[in-house]
Amino acid sequence: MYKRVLLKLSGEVLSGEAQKGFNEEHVNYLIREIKKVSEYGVKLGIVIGAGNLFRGRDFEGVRPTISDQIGMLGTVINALYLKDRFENAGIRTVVVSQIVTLPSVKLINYDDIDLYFDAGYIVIFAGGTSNPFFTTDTGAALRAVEMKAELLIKGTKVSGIYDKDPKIYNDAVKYNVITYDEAIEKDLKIMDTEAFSICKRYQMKILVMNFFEDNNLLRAIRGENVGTLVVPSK
Ligand SMILES: Nc1ncnc2c1ncn2[C@@H]1O[C@H](COP(=O)(O)OP(=O)(O)OP(=O)(O)O)[C@@H](O)[C@H]1O
Ligand SMILES: O=c1ccn([C@@H]2O[C@H](COP(=O)(O)O)[C@@H](O)[C@H]2O)c(=O)[nH]1
Repeated sequence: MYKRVLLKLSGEVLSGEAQKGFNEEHVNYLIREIKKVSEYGVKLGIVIGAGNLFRGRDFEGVRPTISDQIGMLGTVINALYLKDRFENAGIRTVVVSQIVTLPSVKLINYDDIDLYFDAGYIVIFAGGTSNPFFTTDTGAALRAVEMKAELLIKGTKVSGIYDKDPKIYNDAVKYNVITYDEAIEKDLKIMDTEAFSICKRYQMKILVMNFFEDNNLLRAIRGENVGTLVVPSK
């Protein structure tokens, strides 16, 4: 069983696929899945995207430097929303970020991360990388390395990494295991090249799996065979 995990969730986990906002059924499902793993004492960091609110590329005619900042703020909105929902469900949660000063958001301080984990908190890292021109996948890779995670799980709407986008191609074939080099060379767009590169440099294992399948998160953390694992070599 993995004891220290960074979970990256697409914003659409909160809204449902191709939807916007917060969907009660999806949020309750997310809470149930997180509760299952928090009960095992897993030290869990979460990076949440903002596809349910704003993606930088959604704003036509707005400079990327500005629209990306709007996108990053969306991740803070999601993080605060989750903090409240988690805490109502009895899951102790702290939100950390470098992009905003707000009463319920703490500044990221590496020395404090272990204190939060030891006190039984889930840590939500909000604000992506803190820089425009990136995505929360890259933010997740950085935070996974920073929190010394054993595994970065990307919880998404597809069952793993395929040889091409399975939402577009019916004949896409899924990998069980793939190396960072293969993922980068084949330009498999499930994650940014930047995210794969950071994970490669620090040998951070990645697991891509369908978050919408019951118990998948728990199974992934138990080391069971779900999704696609990205490793240094096969
Ligand atoms: N080779 C591939 N294997 C699997 N999925 C792929 C591949 N290429 C592209 N995809 C697509 O990557 C997408 C991954 O979505 P992801 O969970 O990262 O959502 P996002 O849009 O980045 O997040 P957010 O909703 O927070 O903005 C899926 O929609 C999937 O169809
Ligand atoms: O490091 C980052 C992370 C995110 N952004 C902007 O936020 C949105 C939402 O993130 P998703 O990963 O797409 O869910 C993204 O589209 C960017 O516009 C950023 O600028 N820098």
